[in-house]
Amino acid sequence: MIEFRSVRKEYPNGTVAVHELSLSVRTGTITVLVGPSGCGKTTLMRMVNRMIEPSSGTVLVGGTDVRERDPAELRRGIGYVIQQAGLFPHRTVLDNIATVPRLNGHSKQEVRRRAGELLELVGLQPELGARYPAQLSGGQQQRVGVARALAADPPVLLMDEPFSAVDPVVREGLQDELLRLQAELDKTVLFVTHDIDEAIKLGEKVAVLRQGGHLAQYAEPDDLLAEPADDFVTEFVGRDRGYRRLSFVDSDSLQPQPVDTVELGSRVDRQQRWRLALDEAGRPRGWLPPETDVDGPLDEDRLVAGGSLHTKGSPLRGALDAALSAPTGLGVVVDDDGGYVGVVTAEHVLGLIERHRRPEGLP
Ligand SMILES: Nc1ncnc2c1ncn2[C@@H]1O[C@H](COP(=O)(O)OP(=O)(O)OP(=O)(O)O)[C@@H](O)[C@H]1O
Repeated sequence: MIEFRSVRKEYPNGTVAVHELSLSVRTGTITVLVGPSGCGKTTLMRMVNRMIEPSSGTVLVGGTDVRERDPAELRRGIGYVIQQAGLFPHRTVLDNIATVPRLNGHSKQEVRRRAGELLELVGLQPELGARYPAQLSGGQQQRVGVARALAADPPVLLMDEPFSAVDPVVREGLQDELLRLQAELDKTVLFVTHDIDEAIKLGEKVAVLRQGGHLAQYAEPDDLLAEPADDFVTEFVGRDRGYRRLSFVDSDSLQPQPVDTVELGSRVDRQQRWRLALDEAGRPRGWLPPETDVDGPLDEDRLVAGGSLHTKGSPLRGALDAALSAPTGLGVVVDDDGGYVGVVTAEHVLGLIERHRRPEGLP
């Protein structure tokens, strides 16, 4: 869908921002360009919608050389989201979203209806449509930026550090939202970030660039962590890459074991072992320590907070974390509705990891 063929960009002052780079981005996937500041990510991205022209080489979108396309017409098929959302400050949220469809000649009524749908799609309440950008939080503004880029339903979306101006918690929410949207919309997304964790979370493929616009590695996130191509990539992906790789190992073979449970609100006797307390819906609420005297029905004050919960079937990293963070060393596994399934030990999880890691033929 997007292809860079031997693309090079040298600015008039002699800076080589992109050095003879070839890369193809698969249709319907999120591809991330990641690298340190100044390595040419933005330059590369802007060549797709002709905001920057290459010094040599070719950029193709949908099989056509972008130089053969009229820039304005080309950009109508390419949504563009930037840091700080870049919204028009004197237009309401709805009018911001409606800008491109209006330019494309749709009726005012139709465009407003569509803008309302898009607000909902990006997780914003309809009331926010009447506000001005300054009356929204940073995260809400970013969502509006995404809605605006999606308004003309472009097959391609360029996102240049769209989430870097918001705090880490909001940022994670926006990333999850993008993944959810992408599962629904199947756009071809080219996403720029300098944050390797963001790249690994979002990208089906990740292109690591280094200074001078060189492509250091282009791989799926799991491969990037498992086999960094050189010292630069190793350094860039960071020290705990082995641990982070667990995000890609599924936990289907994990076999949770039963543990003693007690129900909140019920009468419990004194015992010498830890028990897991569940609410009436069967969801874990914490651990009841050994030798606890409970007078009357069991309430939450008696419990020690549990560790993180591992949802059955999600990556093994969560199972290990659940075991390591639990006061009992037993990681609690829940189903999709949060209901208790069983417990796992770190040892059990590590055993599975070991099996996954070991190359064929080794004892
Ligand atoms: N208009 C310009 N004229 C001259 N040099 C430029 C111009 N735009 C960018 N550069 C230089 O080109 C190189 C690549 O810049 P670019 O913005 O593409 O990098 P980046 O990886 O997106 O960086 P950042 O993460 O800091 O945004 C940098 O050295 C930058 O200073």
